[in-house]
Amino acid sequence: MYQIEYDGDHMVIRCPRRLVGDTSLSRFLGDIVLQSLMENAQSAETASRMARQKRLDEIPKGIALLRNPDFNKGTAFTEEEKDALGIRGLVPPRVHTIQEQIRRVLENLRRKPNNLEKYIFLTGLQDRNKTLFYRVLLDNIEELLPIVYTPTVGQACQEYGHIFRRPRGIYISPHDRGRVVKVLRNWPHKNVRIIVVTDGERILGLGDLGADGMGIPVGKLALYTACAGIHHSQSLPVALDVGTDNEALRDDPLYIGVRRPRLRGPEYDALVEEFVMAVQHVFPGALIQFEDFANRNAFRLLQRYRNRVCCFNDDIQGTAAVALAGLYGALRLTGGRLQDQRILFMGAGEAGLGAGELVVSAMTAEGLDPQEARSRCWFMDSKGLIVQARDDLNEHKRVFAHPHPFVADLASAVETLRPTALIGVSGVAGLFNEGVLRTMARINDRPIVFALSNPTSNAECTAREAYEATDGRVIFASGSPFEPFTYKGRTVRTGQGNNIYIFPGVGLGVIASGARHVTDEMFFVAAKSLAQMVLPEDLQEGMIFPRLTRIREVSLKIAQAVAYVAYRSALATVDPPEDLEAYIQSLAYVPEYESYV
Ligand SMILES: O=C([O-])CC(=O)C(=O)O
Ligand SMILES: [Mg+2]
Repeated sequence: MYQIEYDGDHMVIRCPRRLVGDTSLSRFLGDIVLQSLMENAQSAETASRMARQKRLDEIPKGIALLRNPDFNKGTAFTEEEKDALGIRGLVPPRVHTIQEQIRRVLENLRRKPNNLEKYIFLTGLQDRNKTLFYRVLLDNIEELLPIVYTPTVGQACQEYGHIFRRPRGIYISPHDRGRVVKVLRNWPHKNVRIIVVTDGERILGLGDLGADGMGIPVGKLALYTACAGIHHSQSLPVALDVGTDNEALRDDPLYIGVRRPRLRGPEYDALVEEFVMAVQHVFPGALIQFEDFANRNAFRLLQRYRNRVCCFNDDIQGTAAVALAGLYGALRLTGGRLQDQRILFMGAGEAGLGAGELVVSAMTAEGLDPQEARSRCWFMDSKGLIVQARDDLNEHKRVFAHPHPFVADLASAVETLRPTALIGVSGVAGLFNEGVLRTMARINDRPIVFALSNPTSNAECTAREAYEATDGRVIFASGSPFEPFTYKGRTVRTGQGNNIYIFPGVGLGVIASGARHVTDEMFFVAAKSLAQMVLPEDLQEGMIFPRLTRIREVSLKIAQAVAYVAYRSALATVDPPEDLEAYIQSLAYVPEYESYV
């Protein structure tokens, strides 16, 4: 229909007379011209000028610009921009730098009386000006992570309907059966590369929060952008609202979800299937991160989809990688070998069993026989020690059932098994009581104790409790952060063993390589990379994870390792770049204002 001739100076477009002046085709034509220029232009400069012009054409003008959080700069528009974009007079005369704006944000934020108010304030900022939101988050990650993420995000989910302002992400409910593709197409951004989806049944350790669980995908994706530089337009939070069995929530007049008991069985599976397939259709190849599903669905869905589409389960695989990295970090302190550890997991759900499997792979990679490796990992669930004699075990637990007399309580289990590491993934606060911790300290020079359950209110013990009961000899990490505290006259900071260290980098590596699937090996290399990044001076202080201020560096390193696995395993769909590190670095979005003129 079109003919394009280009001699390096002039371009001639030939098209049928009837199309001349057809404005609906102008954008399409613009793309063709641009592509043709890219292909033919001796002058790459012309092409880049046109690409930029095209981008500038997309910027809304006037008041619409100020109301669009993707483009808004608040008080930071330059004089030139004010004229060019029709906003002169609509913003105050003074032009602020982003640094000055950050100062205003922090001043406001720190005035808020509690963390939930801070969360609401930051959400408002995200609704107004994304560049500023991500800049503030990235530059103040240690201060702000506990607000946008665990523990405050947990409280925000518990009160989601009550603090609701603007909708975010996509909600899919049973009413949408048969039209999920259509629903996904309503999303304004077309280049989605990462989707975090929850059905809200196990939000952190807080249980069934139904559609109010949306806060989790929203929070995780904010971290993808802050911590790995994945552009916010490439991410999509999804809540599969299949109802809730939380009656109090259903009765809450401000609840935002469908007021019905949870969909189960084949109908539930069919909705998930339709969603997963719709993603392949609307956002082909996008990575799906399953988040905070209950055990009964988490393992099944992972099994069903892991070899069919590009997906992973963060609670099974992400948390596993961070637990393994924590063990490697601890062993850098004690000098021991992984294969010589005896690990007792308190809790046999997604996080525990996922970590157990990954630890077994890691021990096997060190040369141990898989059966031997399994025998080093012990599990307790709410009924007691997982042993062969029990007849109430599912297949995931059964592989860790060892021939041993049954033990009902944790204190006796620690006494009998004499673990070198105790890992809390139970979701139950206080299980690591003083007696348990003292026993760990009696049988180990440097007991390894991880209280990984989230949020803070669900942690198996606090950092201070772990230090006090072990004469400060413990190597400790927790899923949610603890404030630094003073112990025997020195300030103690402890590490946060949270999948925040893992999923952003894994996601970036998968996107960079265009990996078709996400493999366990990717989590294994992620764990190893993470552990290697802990600085000796941090280790000496007892911090077995890198400082969060280095999270971008950490995520890029993990992304590189993950992409490398994708290339080596023939899973990549993007041509291998000459310099993988530089290529991945070049993908990372940096929250800075772009000039609009
Ligand atoms: O969100 C977090 O802090 C870690 C996590 O995945 C969970 O606890 O479910
Ligand atoms: Mg989770």
